[in-house]
Amino acid sequence: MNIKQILFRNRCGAELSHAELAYMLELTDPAERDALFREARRIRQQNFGPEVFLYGFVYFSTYCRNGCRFCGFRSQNRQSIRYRRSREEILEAAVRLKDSGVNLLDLTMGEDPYYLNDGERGYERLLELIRAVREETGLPLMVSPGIVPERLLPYLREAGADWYALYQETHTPALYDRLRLDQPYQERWERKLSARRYGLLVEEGLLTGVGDTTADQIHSLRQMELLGARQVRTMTFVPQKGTPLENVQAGSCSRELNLIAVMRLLFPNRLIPASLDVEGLQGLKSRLDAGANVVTSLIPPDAGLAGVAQSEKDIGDGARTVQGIQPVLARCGLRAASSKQYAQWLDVAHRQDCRNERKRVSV
Ligand SMILES: C[S@@+](CC[C@H](N)C(=O)[O-])C[C@H]1O[C@@H](n2cnc3c(N)ncnc32)[C@H](O)[C@@H]1O
Ligand SMILES: C[C@H](CCN)[C@@H](N)C(=O)O
Ligand code: SF4
Repeated sequence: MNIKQILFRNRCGAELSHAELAYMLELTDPAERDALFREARRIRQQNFGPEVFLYGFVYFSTYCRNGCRFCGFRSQNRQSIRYRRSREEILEAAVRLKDSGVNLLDLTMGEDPYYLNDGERGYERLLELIRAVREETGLPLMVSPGIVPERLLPYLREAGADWYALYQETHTPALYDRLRLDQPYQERWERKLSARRYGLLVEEGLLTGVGDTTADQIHSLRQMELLGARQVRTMTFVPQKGTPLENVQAGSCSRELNLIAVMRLLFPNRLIPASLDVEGLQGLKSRLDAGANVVTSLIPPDAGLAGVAQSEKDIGDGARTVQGIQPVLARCGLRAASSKQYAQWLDVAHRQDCRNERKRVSV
């Protein structure tokens, strides 16, 4: 087996075997990896041209009721940057991001009871915030609120959300249970299937470098296919102070890059992020060169907003901004998509998902 043969078979439309996927994920030889990344870029070009989409990131509350072992914002951590931004602060950051040229805003929170407390006002605080951001900016929205009750999903859509992001991290239940403590695997998985039924596009994600094997990753890629996620991502685990995994040796990001490229081969027309939240600006080129077509985790400086895996890196000096990434895009031969281009992509995706759902229901 060699990379040329595998890429050739993939181009001919053959279904790649477990052994072939494993071969690509485990590649370390620079020339072979180069061939893989080149093919991933070719496929990206064929499907998206030179345009990449830009996502602004608004982590508006870092309070969380959960205790994920990998996450710096787990409830037990007293060393994390803990805040809940006001409505005005959130809207101001959203408008700044819009003015800077992002195509979408990702409204993210820890599972903050302030927003997820199903009291008298139900989930009105969360819904009102989504409506306000939508109204103020007119931008497409992704929401990443963690697990919400199924009956809230149609209201998220109605309030203006296009996307529901909820990452399984791994599709190996035993490993999942060690990472996302006290959060039933099946519930998380089914919430994404339901979200699709209510007209939300779904983003699925893998965390790598947390004890996941090649076989786990291949299983995940197959599950991602089943889910019909329109955006698929992977991020390398970054050890966080004050957490049970704080002393785990930070791994290299080379497996993440191989995964991005293999995702591009398997999912030619899905969106695949290059996150600034793992290695900051310095890691952007390698992720785009591996076939990613969305830049995520763009954060306005001085807005008092954190990243997740890299809560501070490159934020204060404006490197994680549309302006800050321009030189990298240029070096990669890429350019930022216009809002019109993103809206068109979104419109097609919504229609296709809607048709697929109808088919699913009728069989
Ligand atoms: C912080 S959560 C925000 C949304 C919501 N609280 C949830 O968990 O779904 C978003 C994602 O960040 C990623 N993440 C969290 N901690 C990380 C770390 N230490 N290294 C890399 N990625 C991390 C995980 O993939 C997680 O699903
Ligand atoms: C992990 C975050 C996304 C949550 N939907 C964000 N820091 C990112 O990298 O895009
Ligand atoms: S990953 Fe999300 S749910 Fe888990 S502790 Fe972090 S913020 Fe909370």
